[in-house]
Amino acid sequence: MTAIVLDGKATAAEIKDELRIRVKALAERGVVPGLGTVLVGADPGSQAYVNGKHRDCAEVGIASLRRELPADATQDQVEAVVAELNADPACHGYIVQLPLPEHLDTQRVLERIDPDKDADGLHPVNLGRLVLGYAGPLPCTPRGIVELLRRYDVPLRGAEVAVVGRGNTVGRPLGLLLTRRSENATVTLCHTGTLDLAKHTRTADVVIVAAGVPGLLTADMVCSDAVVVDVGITRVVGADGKGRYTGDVASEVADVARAVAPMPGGVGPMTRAMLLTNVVERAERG
Ligand SMILES: Nc1nc(=O)c2c([nH]1)NC[C@@H]1CN(c3ccc(C(=O)N[C@@H](CCC(=O)O)C(=O)O)cc3)C=[N+]21
Repeated sequence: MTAIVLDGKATAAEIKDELRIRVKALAERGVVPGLGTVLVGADPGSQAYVNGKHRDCAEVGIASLRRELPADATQDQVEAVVAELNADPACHGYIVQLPLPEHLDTQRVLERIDPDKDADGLHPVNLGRLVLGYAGPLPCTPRGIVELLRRYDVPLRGAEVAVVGRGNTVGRPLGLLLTRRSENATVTLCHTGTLDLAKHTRTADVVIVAAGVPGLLTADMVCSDAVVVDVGITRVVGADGKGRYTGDVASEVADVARAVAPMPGGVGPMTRAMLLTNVVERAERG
């Protein structure tokens, strides 16, 4: 492995140090930022993510508002919790942990979140603001990726960026973020229907893979000065029968590329740091 590691864990720790100072300044004005989480059901993965978010909050001095509902909660019950958090002045932002159980209408729940309390930055109003270039909370994973590249001085201005994946949480909003005038990258948005994926990734200065296909990006698909960001998380069962998470980037890519943001330890911690950032920014606006 010869590639430089874009260390998301260390960078997120740096961002949390900066946030701690901003939270202290808010406290002097009598403001304690509050992050809410809504968890429906007891999926162990979702529970672990939500626990992680509350741990992050505690580290930075953000208050946690935790709402948990049983797996068989009705649409009305979930929407009532959303209405409660919308009305609670102690809650500056919150997320509804996804996926929701099958019987619930996810879109209806998410559309009921107050867009100004949308810590995920994924409400239709906020995705619309992103399209139009208006201010608003930014989606955490795309923002975390741009922030990681910025802090490692990876040039984006005029650079060719291949984004692989067009999902609503990563690929599509990431394309919008990178093509803002402030970033000014040239983006090719590839996906599972792209006929010759390697043609696009091989000529890119930066390759960001968020397709959810383990090992999709192989060493022959990148050039030697490429910066590669792995955003995939797929649960796989290993030969030992144990479950683990794997990314979209094959490990040999690190022998070819100039730099790699690995999974784990890359984008995941940055996503969490951006969630905290969205909440602190909202609290600072008052
Ligand atoms: N409303 C909503 N918002 C989300 O942001 C959201 C969601 N629902 N549902 C699930 C996905 C997944 N997600 C992750 C965030 C951080 C790591 C992360 O920090 N991962 C560590 C590894 C952690 C470990 O190994 O346990 C890493 O990559 O280094 C992973 C996954 C947020 N999600």
